[in-house]
Amino acid sequence: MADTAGKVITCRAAVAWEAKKPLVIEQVEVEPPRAHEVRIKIVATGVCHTDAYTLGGLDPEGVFPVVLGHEGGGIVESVGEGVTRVQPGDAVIPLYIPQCGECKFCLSPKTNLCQKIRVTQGQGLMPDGTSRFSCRGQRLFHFMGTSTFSEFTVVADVSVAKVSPAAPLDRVCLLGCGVATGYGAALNTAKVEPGSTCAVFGLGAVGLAAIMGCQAAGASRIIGVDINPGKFEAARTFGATEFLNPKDHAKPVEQVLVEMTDGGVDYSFECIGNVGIMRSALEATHKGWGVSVIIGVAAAGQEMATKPFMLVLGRTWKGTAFGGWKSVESVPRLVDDYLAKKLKVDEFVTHTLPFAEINQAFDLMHEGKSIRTVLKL
Ligand SMILES: NC(=O)C1=CN([C@@H]2O[C@H](COP(=O)(O)OP(=O)(O)OC[C@H]3O[C@@H](n4cnc5c(N)ncnc54)[C@H](OP(=O)(O)O)[C@@H]3O)[C@@H](O)[C@H]2O)C=CC1
Ligand SMILES: N[C@@H](CCC(=O)N[C@@H](CSC=O)C(=O)NCC(=O)O)C(=O)O
Ligand SMILES: [Zn+2]
Ligand SMILES: [Zn+2]
Repeated sequence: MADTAGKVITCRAAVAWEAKKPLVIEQVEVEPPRAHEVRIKIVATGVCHTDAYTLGGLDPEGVFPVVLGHEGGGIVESVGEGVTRVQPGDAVIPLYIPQCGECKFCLSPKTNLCQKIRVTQGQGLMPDGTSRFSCRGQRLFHFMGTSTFSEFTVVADVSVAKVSPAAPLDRVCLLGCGVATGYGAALNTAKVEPGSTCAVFGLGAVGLAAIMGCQAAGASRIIGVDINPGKFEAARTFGATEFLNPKDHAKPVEQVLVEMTDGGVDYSFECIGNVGIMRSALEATHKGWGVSVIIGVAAAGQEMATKPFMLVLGRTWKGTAFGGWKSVESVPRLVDDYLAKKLKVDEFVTHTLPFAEINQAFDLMHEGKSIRTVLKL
């Protein structure tokens, strides 16, 4: 039992005091976990585009001041009453989509979207409607039920996956979001078939992981699409066979893809969060059977459009959150697959920085210079 159990911990966290402002490293107080809660010492965290999206004021659920971060790995410090899933000392990955195992979503094989704590999570609060974070007397909101931009965080017990103690947390933290999401989008949501032709729009961590999933599924052509040609070399290492920079063509990108593939791709993936590209990705798929999967998160108020006939003629438009993985049971398996070298993760980490340099991680992302930056706490 840690000697901090049952006590308030004072530690560093990166606080987003308001939208569109840099994060500030502050001393914060983290309360002990209450019933069915787990306090975690965060060891490492990735920075995902969704953190930038919410910090940028684009998230309809965004509330401030908040402790962002949802791609972390850590060690359980203490647990609240009634917690049976994990114990102090366990290596864990916090989960922004929990798996309670009891709600109708968990009981359905058709979805991974456990709704047990969704309402309070969206309000930036723990399931009992309160926060465990404060700073200089002011309450801080939680984010996505995880808040990994803090040396210690508190999450619901349904929101942790216990993973192999052999796993390097500064790598497998990426299985808490980006890598798992893209990989699962290809395998679970699209269910890419051997010999398929695929197009992946947006070659950040999510898009590269989608490419990795398409390759694992046996796709024969995987076309990486990005306006930043600096991403193409990385895409090749994950399995892309061809590249397309929309800026190199006078025609719309969907038309270029239709011509390249004798009528369109079998599967496409939007990994940007741009509603115009969502349309292009759908319209680049083949009449009769094309499937387009939306992964990118578009800004509040944005809407998509296409001609209804695109769907009448046999195309399917789908979306995915966390790659369709039922989180508690799947994340430990993904970690084991990584340890068995069946799944790439190290290759996504282009930068590793000390926690105090967190704003640089956001800059690298916005400048298109990083795939993933991992922060060590
Ligand atoms: N559904 C889910 O469960 C999840 C969704 N997401 C969402 O997925 C998206 C991708 O996340 P992530 O990989 O972290 O993001 P990144 O910012 O790392 O990657 C996005 C990539 O898209 C490129 N891009 C931007 N605009 C265009 C365009 N018009 N055409 C082609 N390429 C373009 C960017 O280029 P450049 O380098 O120039 O910026 C970059 O390479 C985000 O919207 C994120 O919020 C993330 C995780 C889970
Ligand atoms: N408003 C959400 C956060 C933004 C969001 O849309 N999250 C995606 C996953 S993006 C990960 O990087 C999502 O699908 N979440 C599941 C959900 O039920 O919203 C929030 O505050 O959680
Ligand atoms: Zn994410
Ligand atoms: Zn559930």
